[in-house]
Amino acid sequence: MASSTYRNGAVRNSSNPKSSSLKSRIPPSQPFSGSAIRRNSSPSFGSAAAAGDGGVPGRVRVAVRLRPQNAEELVADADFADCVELQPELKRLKLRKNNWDSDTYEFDEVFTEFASQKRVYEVVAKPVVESVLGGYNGTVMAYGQTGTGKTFTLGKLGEEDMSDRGIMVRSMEDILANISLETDTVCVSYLQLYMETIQDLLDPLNDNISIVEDPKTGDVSLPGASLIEIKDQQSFMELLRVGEDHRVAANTKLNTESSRSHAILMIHVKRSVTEKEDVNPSDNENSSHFVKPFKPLVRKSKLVLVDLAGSERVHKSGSEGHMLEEAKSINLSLSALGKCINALAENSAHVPLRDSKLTRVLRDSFGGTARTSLIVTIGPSPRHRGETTSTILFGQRAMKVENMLKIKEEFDYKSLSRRLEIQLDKLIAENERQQKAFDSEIEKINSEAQNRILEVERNFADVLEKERLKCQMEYIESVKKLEEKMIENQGKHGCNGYIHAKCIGEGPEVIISEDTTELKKQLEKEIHGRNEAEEEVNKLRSQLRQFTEAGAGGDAEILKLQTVLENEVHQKKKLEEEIIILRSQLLQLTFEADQMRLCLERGGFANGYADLASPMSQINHSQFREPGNGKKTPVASLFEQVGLEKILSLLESDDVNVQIHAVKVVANLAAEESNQERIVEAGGLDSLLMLLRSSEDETIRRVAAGAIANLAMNEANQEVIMAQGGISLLSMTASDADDPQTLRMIAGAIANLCGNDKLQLKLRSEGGIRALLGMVRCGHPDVLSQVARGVANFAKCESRAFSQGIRSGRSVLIEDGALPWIVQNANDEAAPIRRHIELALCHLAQHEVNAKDMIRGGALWELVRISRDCSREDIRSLAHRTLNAIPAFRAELRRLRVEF
Ligand SMILES: Nc1ncnc2c1ncn2[C@@H]1O[C@H](COP(=O)(O)OP(=O)(O)OP(=O)(O)O)[C@@H](O)[C@H]1O
Repeated sequence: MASSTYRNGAVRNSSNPKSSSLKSRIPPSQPFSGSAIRRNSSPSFGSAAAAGDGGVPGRVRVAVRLRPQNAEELVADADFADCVELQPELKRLKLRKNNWDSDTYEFDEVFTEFASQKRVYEVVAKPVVESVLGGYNGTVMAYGQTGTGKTFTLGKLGEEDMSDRGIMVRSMEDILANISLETDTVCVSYLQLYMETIQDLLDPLNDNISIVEDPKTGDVSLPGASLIEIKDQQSFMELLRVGEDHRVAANTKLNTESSRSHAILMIHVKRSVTEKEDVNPSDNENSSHFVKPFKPLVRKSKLVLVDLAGSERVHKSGSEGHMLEEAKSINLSLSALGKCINALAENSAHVPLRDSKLTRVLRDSFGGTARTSLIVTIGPSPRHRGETTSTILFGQRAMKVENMLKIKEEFDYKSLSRRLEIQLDKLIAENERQQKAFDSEIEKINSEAQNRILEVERNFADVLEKERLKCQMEYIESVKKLEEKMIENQGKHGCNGYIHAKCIGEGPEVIISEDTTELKKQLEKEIHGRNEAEEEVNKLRSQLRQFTEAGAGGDAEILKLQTVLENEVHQKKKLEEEIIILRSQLLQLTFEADQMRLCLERGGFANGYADLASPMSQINHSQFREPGNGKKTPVASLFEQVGLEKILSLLESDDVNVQIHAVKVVANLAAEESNQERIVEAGGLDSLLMLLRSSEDETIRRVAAGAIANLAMNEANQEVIMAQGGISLLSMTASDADDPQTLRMIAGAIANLCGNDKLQLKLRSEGGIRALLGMVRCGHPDVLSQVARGVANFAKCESRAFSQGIRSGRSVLIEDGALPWIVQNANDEAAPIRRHIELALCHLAQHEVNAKDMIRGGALWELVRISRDCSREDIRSLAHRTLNAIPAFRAELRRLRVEF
């Protein structure tokens, strides 16, 4: 039997050209296998495909599958030849009309009764699954008469025999194998369309699910249906089982388990795609490392697997009553589907999509944007030739339907936000990790710094303690030695007292200079020790700075270190004070040694610093400045080594011992003419006056007065002393003091002031003269000597003022009652007293105005004596001249018949 074949259509039997007819003309088919989809050029953001523009043409692919004869057919049809003959290699199917006539149809694929489930899946469904994974919608649908194997082909679970697994099971297997569950999702809805009602097979109570169509894109969705996310095949199988249990089935004449509903499995696949942007390398360098350049896209696609209800004729199914209604409803929906396919196949302007819910749900699958495969199932029995023919014609028409495949791609905001969240989480975690590491590093540095500080504190305390003990020991040692030497010298040379020493012979000078050398050595040692302590303090300071800069220590540590430093500074100060004390002792000893040396040279006696207050002192201060051997005096060395300010500052020390030593040093310094003004300028006078005013220590007051007396040797200083209330203070002290040496110093100071012409009136008005004269109550020759000196100085200045006509009237001394004491002591056996008084009398006598009082007070006789007996020639002649010059004296001497 020859026949001519038309590709993609029916083939006319050549033996009977009349009966042959052109059954269909469809565009050239593409094989089922292999990718039939040419991807558009990469869709851009806001995909044109999603907006309904563009797309890839794709015809509906149709395969036919022949079910093997079942048991009943084996018996019933045993004598009849099958109504179909398959030519799978030609993808053709011959449908016998009778014994001599047949129609031949060509399909995209023809499966014999021996075709395996695997092959059917791979040829019919796999390409659709692949395009769903690529972002396109896809539909696989089974159409055919009841009992021809639609459910077997699509929904068989294959639990007993894995090879029986149908398209639904295998599709999910492929999908799960090709997606990433981290970035992609798969969700499933399982529904049945029964009697124009959509029921959720996963939630049967939900049986009135509405269909929503997007007017723009034509996309169909069933938002009321359960949407279950699938993570693994097992849970999917469970869902299929649940759905199968709920599917309406009935025992019909043709199939004991006939599905009475259209089953629709919707698999929604959402895949994240990263579209890399063209990155400018220079931009890349600057771009933040937090967000890499990418365009997050999400592809949403849907695989619809439809197991249609059987398409048999109502009477054949043997339906009655409710089942009849069922059959009618099934036929209604299937005929509506057929009409739509016809309209689409003929490119009709109107496609009656809205005639049934089935066509509304499947509107996307035929003539829409999905890739669609249809498998038509047929049985071999000649008894159902009519249904088989109808099924084959349905398939042939479906082959003419052209779809326009469109990718469903959207900008993935969710994915972007998820990515950013993940990135943020990572950054936060990284930040926390770094913070932890930083904190532990800080903690480590802190504890190291703490340990170091403790160590340094310990070391420094040790050094200080050692240094202090060393100084103490050396000091005690040196004092002991000196005392021993002094006692030894006193014993050798018969010297008495602490200060007074009368030494004869050679020897002492040698001993003293040895002592001095030793003391100097000690002093150098002290200085060295102090320098080392200072270096240590500086080292500590720089360490502290380093720790502070490195942020190593917290505030508490810094405070602690500061306290340590303050303590150290305090210790250092104390050490320095001790050094100054040692120096002052050395100075005193040197001074005393010098005096002793002078004494030895002159065979006289020496006084300590106190003598410096008196300009009449026998000590020549220039000897201190120039020892004669070219070396500097101890005083000069002290100045250079310690500094005047430092010495003066010790006058205000809280420690009385320090004050005592300091005031002695200042008194000695003040004995030198060159220092006197400097001391006052540096504020030394203020401190001395303060000590004199407020110190409760007699030694301090006495030495301070001595120092003031020394300073008062300088004319400029005399005015400053007066301006600072020094006269009143000295006067007050004079009236309160009992100690002869203190009185001696004060008398010396006032005596110095008495020698200043400008201070005459002030001295008197501020009680200076009265205080001076009051001190005679003490009776100590040293005090009397200073009083006499003051009186002589005052009388001399007064006499000058009278001569210059600046003053007139009686002498203040006479007015203040000094004359009796002057007359009484004019012939004192102590030479210094006698000489000062003799001078004072001469000055007073030079003015007529005083003569009367002097004659009355007995001063005339003293003058006569002086003019005759005074050992000093200059005073003797002065007295003589004065007696001759003053008429009152001459007259009185004449009256008394005294020969003169
Ligand atoms: N290719 C096949 N190989 C072996 N057995 C098959 C095949 N196709 C169908 N059968 C068997 O035929 C019977 C009917 O098949 P199935 O229920 O799948 O038909 P159907 O088209 O879904 O019927 P209905 O429309 O009534 O639901 C089942 O027992 C099934 O196992």
